[in-house]
Amino acid sequence: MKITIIGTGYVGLVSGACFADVGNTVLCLDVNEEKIAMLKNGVIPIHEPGLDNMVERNANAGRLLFSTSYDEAVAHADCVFLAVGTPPDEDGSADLTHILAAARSIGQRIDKPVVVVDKSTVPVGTADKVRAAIQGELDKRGSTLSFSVVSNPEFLKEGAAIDDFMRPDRIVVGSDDTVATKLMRQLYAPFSRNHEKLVEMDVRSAELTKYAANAMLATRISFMNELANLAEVLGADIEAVRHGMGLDPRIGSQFLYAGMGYGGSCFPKDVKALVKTGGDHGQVLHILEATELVNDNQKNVLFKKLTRFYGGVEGLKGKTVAVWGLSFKPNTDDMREAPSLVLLKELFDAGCHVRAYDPVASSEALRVLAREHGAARVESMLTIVSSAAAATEGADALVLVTEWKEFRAPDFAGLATILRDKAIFDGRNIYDPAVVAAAGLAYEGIGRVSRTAA
Ligand SMILES: NC(=O)c1ccc[n+]([C@@H]2O[C@H](COP(=O)([O-])OP(=O)(O)OC[C@H]3O[C@@H](n4cnc5c(N)ncnc54)[C@H](O)[C@@H]3O)[C@@H](O)[C@H]2O)c1
Ligand SMILES: O=c1ccn([C@@H]2O[C@H](COP(=O)(O)OP(=O)(O)O[C@H]3O[C@H](CO)[C@@H](O)[C@H](O)[C@H]3O)[C@@H](O)[C@H]2O)c(=O)[nH]1
Repeated sequence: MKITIIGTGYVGLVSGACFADVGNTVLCLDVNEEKIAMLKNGVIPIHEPGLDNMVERNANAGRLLFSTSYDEAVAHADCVFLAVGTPPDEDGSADLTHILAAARSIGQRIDKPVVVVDKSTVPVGTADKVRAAIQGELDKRGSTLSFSVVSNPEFLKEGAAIDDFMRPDRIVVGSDDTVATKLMRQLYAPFSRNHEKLVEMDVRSAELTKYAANAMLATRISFMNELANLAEVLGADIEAVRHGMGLDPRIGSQFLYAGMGYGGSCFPKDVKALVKTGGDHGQVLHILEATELVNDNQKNVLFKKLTRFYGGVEGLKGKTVAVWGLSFKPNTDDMREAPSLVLLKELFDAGCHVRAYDPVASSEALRVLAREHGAARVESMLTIVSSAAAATEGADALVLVTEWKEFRAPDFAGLATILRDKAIFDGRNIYDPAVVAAAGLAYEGIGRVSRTAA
């Protein structure tokens, strides 16, 4: 089948590569000329494990094409996916500027019946707006062409995006057009071979399903973070509690990890957008408001622990803090809403110098931080280094922010000789407090009993 994907970001590029990998001919379009030029030269603009090989393989086979031309993109296919960004607007609602611009660009060009598939995360009712935007352009041209708009939200996770796309838990298709639904079944058949995973529903339910899933996962995380803070004052260990809870199959063990709060390009914006949708329809979503509040507070939790350890903010002044991990989660270079950004601002404001290392996100982090704080301030407060060991050189304390695999088993005894104040702050609970303390280091985790150096 011939497919066009509009928006070549984390979702668009992964979807395009995966659809091409099962034999379709996919054209990926983006308005960002630099991105498309990179892709045409075989350079992948994002870090996503396995994506470079898959893109190269399919581009070489002529099944994966890149373009900035809407003329070319719309002419290419009878099935056009929308995978552009839907960032939060100032009031928390999803900004539909890119979606509607893309819809108009399609409407201005189609000259045959087409199925437009919305893969971006959009509020309930957006498919109607997309339909109206396309129809408006057809009307201007006096065209009576028919077209369909289908909702097909995407559930992939960054860092595991290819696996998630190739082996989805479910494929949600919201459609009121049987021909379009049939086309979607055909397109997704290779990803749903042995078990029926495609769930058909109406368009509005499909749009809401995406927000419901993200809101539930975000709520689990905030629930655990709040419980972690309680466990800490009660002298309990949230890691033991998590294990004990998660073995109940009604609860399940996933997405119960306490930490520094959820980040990324989805949970924060999608929870906000759903709260806004509720408000717009006279329904206060109390649970989600609390989810967001708890998450905002949780992003400060490590700074509070550092402040306590040093006897107040004044005690932090002039300290050098090593930071391991900057991206919002491992295996990605994405810095959107990363908890590290909140911590780094607090450390800068307290007069600390930060030595940070991230396996892939350093340059993206520098770009974002320079935009937020100014390049000069960032240069004076932050040193980005190229290894975990280099980050701890000359540092007083170590903070683990992102649980990259390479941080899992450090030489604690060695760290005890390097870190001047002999302290580790573990924002993801990946270390055993007893092991850290036995090596002569103080340990602070999330929702765990603090340890002083043994
Ligand atoms: N990132 C994820 O893990 C993930 C997972 C599931 C769903 N989603 C949703 O998918 C959507 C895309 O997310 P993303 O992370 O891939 O975004 P992204 O910011 O990485 O990519 C979006 C791309 O769209 C392009 N674009 C913007 N306007 C355009 C236009 N008019 N025409 C063509 N291209 C245009 C941008 O240049 C950019 O390259 C969002 O709605 C997001 O909520 C994201
Ligand atoms: O137990 C957990 C699990 C995750 N997180 C944090 O939650 C955030 C989001 O993690 P994750 O869900 O793995 O990453 P995303 O790539 O943002 O994926 C989410 O958002 C996507 C965009 O909508 C959806 O498609 C995915 O299904 C959904 O998992 C990260 O900051 C994690 O550190 C925790 O704190 N504790």
